[in-house]
Amino acid sequence: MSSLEVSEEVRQYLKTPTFDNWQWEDAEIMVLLQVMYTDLDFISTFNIELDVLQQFLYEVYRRYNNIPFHNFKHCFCVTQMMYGLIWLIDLRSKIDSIDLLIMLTSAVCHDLDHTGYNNAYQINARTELALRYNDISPLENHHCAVAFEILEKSESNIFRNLPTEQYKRIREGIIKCILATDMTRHTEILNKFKAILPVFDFSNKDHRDVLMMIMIKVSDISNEARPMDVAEPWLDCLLQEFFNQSDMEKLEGLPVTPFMDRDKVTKPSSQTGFIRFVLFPLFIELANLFPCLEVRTFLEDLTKRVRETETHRERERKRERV
Ligand SMILES: Nc1nc2c(ncn2[C@@H]2O[C@@H]3COP(=O)(O)O[C@H]3[C@H]2O)c(=O)[nH]1
Ligand SMILES: [Zn+2]
Repeated sequence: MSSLEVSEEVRQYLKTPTFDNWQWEDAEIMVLLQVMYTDLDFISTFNIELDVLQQFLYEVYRRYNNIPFHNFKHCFCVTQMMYGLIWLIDLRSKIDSIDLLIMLTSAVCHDLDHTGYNNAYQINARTELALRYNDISPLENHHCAVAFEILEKSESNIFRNLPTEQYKRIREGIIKCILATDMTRHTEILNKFKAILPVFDFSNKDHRDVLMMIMIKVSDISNEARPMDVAEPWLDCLLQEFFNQSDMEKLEGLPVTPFMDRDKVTKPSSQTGFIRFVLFPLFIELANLFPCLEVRTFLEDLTKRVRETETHRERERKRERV
């Protein structure tokens, strides 16, 4: 399939947050990513050659690992949610294309070469990454460095036709966005966003920077905001990766991360707190800036999802008591 063969119907569907990733092979996903760059007019605006974009996407594909959750399909889902949100909130009318290019490319690159073991593991196990980055967001620093390794090669550098000043701005933006996906910075970033919300100004760079960080964070953890049949398999993938890590931690005598422990975690217990206290508050604040998110499915569906998981959790508790 080439991007020219993607029908108008699929192009429109790709712009919606209900898109089902499970229906597409990796080769097709690469084409869909290409469609996103085309339909946001990046190809013409930034003079990106098609073969360079294809090479870039292929290098990205190669550098995602075959692991249960943080794989190429996750990269696609995060990018597709970012793309869907951009259309839903009509961000094209509010900020420059260069910021949109930063946001989409950050999403594409945000988990490059993820090993399936989180920062806590990296630090406790004193891995090469923890040593290299002095325990400071080892994974996110690595994802970002791999992204710029790919962009260093002229044949996969989608920014190669841009003036140095623009390249610098894009590099600064991508680094900010990818480093913002470290969940240990969640409260810091959310509080920053809450503080500027009452006076939010799209022409203020600092404000836009925080918005871009919030958008990549929302996209990164948005599986549960998708239709149930899309979200469910993702939870299985996530728990599989979590359990692999906690098994390894037990084997190596390292501290076991409680929310990853197969002896302690169940699907409902894992989701209730996460949706209510992490995902929902993030969406609420974004909807404060873009009220269309409230009426358009997201918050309603999420509220339903919280209730469902809490009912499951309650049943589980009752069973535990008897
Ligand atoms: N419990 C739970 N955690 C999630 C879900 N989606 C994302 N996360 C967590 O949010 C984190 C975001 O950053 P990471 O990719 O490091 O790891 C991710 C998971 O730990 C989800 O649906 N449920
Ligand atoms: Zn991610």
